[in-house]
Parts: sequence; C-alpha cells; structure tokens
Amino acid sequence: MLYNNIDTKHSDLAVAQQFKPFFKEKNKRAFWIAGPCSAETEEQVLSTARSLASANIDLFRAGIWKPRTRPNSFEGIGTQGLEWLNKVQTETGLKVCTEVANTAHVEACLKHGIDVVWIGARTTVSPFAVQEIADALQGSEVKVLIKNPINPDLKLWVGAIERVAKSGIEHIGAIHRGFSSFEINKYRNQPRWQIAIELKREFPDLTIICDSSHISGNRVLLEEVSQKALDLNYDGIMMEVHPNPDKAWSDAEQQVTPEVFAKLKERLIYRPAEIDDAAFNESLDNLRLQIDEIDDEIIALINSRMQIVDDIGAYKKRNNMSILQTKRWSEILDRCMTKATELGLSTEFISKMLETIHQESINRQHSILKRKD
Ligand SMILES: O=C(O)C(=O)C[C@]1(C(=O)O)C=C[C@@H](O)C=C1
Repeated sequence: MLYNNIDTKHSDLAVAQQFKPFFKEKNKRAFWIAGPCSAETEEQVLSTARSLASANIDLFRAGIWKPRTRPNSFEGIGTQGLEWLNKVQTETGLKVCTEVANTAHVEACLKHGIDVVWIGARTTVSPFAVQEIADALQGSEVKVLIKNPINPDLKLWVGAIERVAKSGIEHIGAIHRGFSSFEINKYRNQPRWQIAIELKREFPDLTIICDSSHISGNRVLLEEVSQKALDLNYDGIMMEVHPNPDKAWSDAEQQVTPEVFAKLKERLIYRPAEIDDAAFNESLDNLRLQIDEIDDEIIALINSRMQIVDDIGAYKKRNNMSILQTKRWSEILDRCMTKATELGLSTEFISKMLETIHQESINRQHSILKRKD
C-alpha cells in the first residue's frame, strides 16, 4: 500500500512469515545491545564487556571493520578483534556481534563463532553488497541485524531483509540508525520514525532495535531518543559504550561510560504494546470505539467539504476564475489558527492538516477545469 509516498506493497509475505523472534522475551522486555563503537585494544574490549555484563545486557557489540567516510580515519582493528570477542564470550558469557560488509568478513565471523552480525547502513544501500553477504551467510545459524540504508528508502531496507531471509537465515532483526541529511538538525542522523513504523507495520514479527547512538550523535540526546523508541514499541536499544569516551578512536561524542550507560538503562521504561489486564483492555476498546466513530465523522465531514469545493470549482469554470484564492486561503488559515490556539492544539499540526486539505481542493478543482463538458 502507498502511505506517505512509502510503497510497501512489493514485500514478499512468504518471506515475512519466516521471521523468528530475535530473543525469547520479545514483547515482554527490551533487548539491550551495547559496547564500543570500535574494538581498539584487548583490554578496552574486555573491560567494557565485564562492566556491561554486570549491567545485564543481552549482546555485546564492537566494530572490527569500520566503514569510514575518509581513508585516513581509523578503519578498524581487523580480524584480531574477533579473538578478543571470543574472549568476551568465554570470560563473561555474553553473546557478541560485529558489522560485516563483505564475504571475507562473514567467513571470518562464522569461523570465529560470532553470535550475531549486522549489516551497516552504508552496505544496505547496495543490493550487490547485500546479496554477496546473504550468499556468504547461506547455511549458517548466525543471527543477522540489518541497519536502515543511509538514505530514507524503505524499499532498500525491505529488499536487504528479504535477501537475507531468502538465504535461509531465520533470526533477522532490523536496526534503525536514522538517515543522513544535509539539513542542520539536532540529530546526527534524522530519525524519520515514520519509516521504521512502516517497516514494523509491514513485518509485525520483525525485531526492531533503535541505534540511539547514531541517531543522536551526542550523549545528551541518548535518553530522549531511546525512550521515544521504546514508547514506539521498539524491541530494544543499541548503544555505544566506551571506558573513556573522549579518547575513543571513533565516534567519541556519542559514546558513554559503562556507568552512565547502566544508570540510563535503569531509567528507561519499556512499555509493551499490549498488556494482560481485562478491565484496562475493555476501557481501551471503549475509547478506541469512540475514536473510530470520530474518524468516521471526520471523513464524512471532509467529504461534505469536498462536495462544496467541487461546486465552487464548477462556478470558477463557468466564470473563468482562478483556482487559487490567496486572500480567502489566508483568511481560512488565520481563523483556524486562532481556533486551534484557543483549544490548545498544535498550530503546526493544524496548519499541515489544512494545507493538505487545501492542496486536495486545488487538485479536484483542477480536474474539474480540465474536464471537457
Ligand atoms: O474558496 C474558494 O475559492 C475555494 O475554492 C475553496 C478553497 C478551500 O479549500 O477552502 C480552495 C481553493 C482556494 O485557494 C481557496 C479556498
């Protein structure tokens, strides 16, 4: 279906049905992935992992191969980092994950018994690269997380998920890390929550994790972004944690110490989509029934408004008058904004809604003027 210009009709339902829950307590609690942006030294990896094991995380992360914008930045410690991850597994009992971007990375991870691999945003944009990884994953039992592509293209994200699913991987999850933008904004990567919500609507069983560190780009926003994700019923959070964030070899501004992470994790509230309370569910159903009735009324009212718009369109055609009437449109906006303010409604929301209605009026009158009758 086409909602908000997001076409999700292409996805293959047979594939969607294959998703297995990424973790046992899905829909009951949040899944926590944490660890340094990059594995730098064995001591840094192990000390972070020990602290995170006491903070009860589910999965330890560390980048071994880092796709960097420019070649002179630190591009990852390489295969020796996988041995450090193996030490994390044996010493702390934590499961471990890292990013893969090509066949060689996948083969090295499979050889080292890495529990989960993720496909990064810069790789998800390339169907060739994703297919190469999917082929290399074939026949393995590894779990796979797929980050959104850097550009806000839901089809590419869905396509990557489908490619990996078609290679026989049963445990697949998605990571929402936000989207690149030229706009200067408080986020490093624009969340554009609607895209992840669409993905969730398309694949209700898919595990969706919010990479709060990459959306935020700085420590200050981590809590706000993570709580928002949990309120939107994400299944978990991925966060970058470093023993000495300011000295990190990559992404220093967005990493936090294990202590800060542990406190933040405690403060965040997981809210399941459904709860097991008959009385509450009955009153919720009741309220939702009222919303259904109001939505019906809104649609009927919009329909009545459009009938009048069509009559005005016919009048404009007969009298050879322009469709756009800026004076009248300004009056409508001013009147409705005053009303919205009185009622405590967001003027941004009401103006967006009116603009959409006005655009539809123009489209309808345009068709009437074009019609040969
Ligand atoms: O008042 C008109 O002339 C209309 O056609 C109605 C309407 C509207 O949707 O309210 C539509 C187009 C004009 O620009 C102004 C207002």
